[in-house]
Amino acid sequence: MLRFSTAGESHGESLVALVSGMPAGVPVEQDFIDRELWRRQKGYGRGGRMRIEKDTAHILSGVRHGKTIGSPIAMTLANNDWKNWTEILPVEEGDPTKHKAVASPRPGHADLAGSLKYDFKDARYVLERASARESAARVASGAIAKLLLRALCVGVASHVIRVGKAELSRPATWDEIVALQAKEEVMLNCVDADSEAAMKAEVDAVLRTGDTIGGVFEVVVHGLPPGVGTHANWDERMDGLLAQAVMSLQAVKAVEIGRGVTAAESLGSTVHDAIGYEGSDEAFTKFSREQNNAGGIEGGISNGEDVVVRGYLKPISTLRRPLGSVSFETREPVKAAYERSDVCVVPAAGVAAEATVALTVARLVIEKFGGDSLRELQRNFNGYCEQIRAY
Ligand SMILES: Cc1cc2nc3c(=O)[nH]c(=O)nc-3n(C[C@H](O)[C@H](O)[C@H](O)COP(=O)(O)O)c2cc1C
Ligand SMILES: C=C(O[C@@H]1CC(C(=O)O)=C[C@@H](OP(=O)(O)O)[C@H]1O)C(=O)O
Repeated sequence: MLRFSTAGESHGESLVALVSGMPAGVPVEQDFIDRELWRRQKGYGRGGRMRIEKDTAHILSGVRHGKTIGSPIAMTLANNDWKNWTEILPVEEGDPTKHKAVASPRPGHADLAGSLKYDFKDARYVLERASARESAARVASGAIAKLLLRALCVGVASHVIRVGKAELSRPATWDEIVALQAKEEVMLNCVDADSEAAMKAEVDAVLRTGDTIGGVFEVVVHGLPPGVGTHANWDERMDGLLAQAVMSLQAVKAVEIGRGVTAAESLGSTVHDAIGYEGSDEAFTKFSREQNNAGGIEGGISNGEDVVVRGYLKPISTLRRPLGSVSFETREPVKAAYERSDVCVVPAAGVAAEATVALTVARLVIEKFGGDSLRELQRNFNGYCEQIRAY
């Protein structure tokens, strides 16, 4: 089974990523992993920390001569900011006068719930691990999953569809989404110049007032044949697994598959995707759909259309003009803690969600098609594609 886990604190020495269950023979490109990491650092509205970090994955195991060898892949990602925190977060017992306590919990962050749970008298060690710094390790892991999927001609990409009140224009086709991602400018997840301007205006407005905003990103998986995932058991359904993969990202508070949200208020005759038999020669089967409101999944099983998953982000909880809170020490009312913060992270969250979606889809692909090497997996995958074409 493909599994991944991460370790590391936001201002600790390094993040760690561990990916196991990856077949041997998958080409691993350092440049590709690092470009994914770079994409996650971008997007209008990020704070000062992103000017300190320049993420790169240091591969320690599981890859030789540019290919996976079937053993667990371990990677580290250094935190450049670590050196600035050695007195505040000492490795050994440090000078308590230099430890900067997070003395009043931030509403919306993990500070209060985590401090109560772990019996800390300040929130420093809670935020260290709750921080979305962790998502960099997911992106490094997800890059390897993307490389496996790429070898099967399955692509994963994202774009931003809402920032605050600004609804952004969306690319209509897979090729347009890919073209958007290839752009190397700062706002690499937005659609066109108009959308970029609308998004920046939203971010600038909250920057001025010391507030923050959330938004919605959409992840699309292209080229997945029908039949991945299953209705047979609740915990093997692709929609359920994708929901967890996206919801587990920091600040994501709702997940939608296809037109899931508006479907609830619509008629069945307008929601369900009528079936035809006019598929092109390049399609997996001749069965075709006029629309894709299901977001590529029916009964927990991929149906051959693009898989479309949206993540809804709440606004960032650290506010330059903080909300009311309570001092851990005195229990008196005070303002919530503020050091520095992002104000909008929707593009970055989209990139992180691409990674967790890629890991989920790669896991289900490996489960369905099996194989200890990429060659074996590709043979099984191609054999199945021939089978459903001849169905
Ligand atoms: C890429 C990214 C960057 C984030 N940056 C910040 C930040 O600078 N400040 C902040 O308060 N929260 C930030 N968050 C959100 C917090 O990590 C998150 O709200 C917190 O861990 C509590 O978890 P929850 O919102 O999922 O309940 C960020 C989230 C993401 C995805
Ligand atoms: C470090 C990253 O995001 C961080 C996520 C985060 C949080 O509370 O989630 C808080 C901020 O960190 P700091 O307190 O050091 O400014 C963000 O910069 C990153 O995305 O790599």
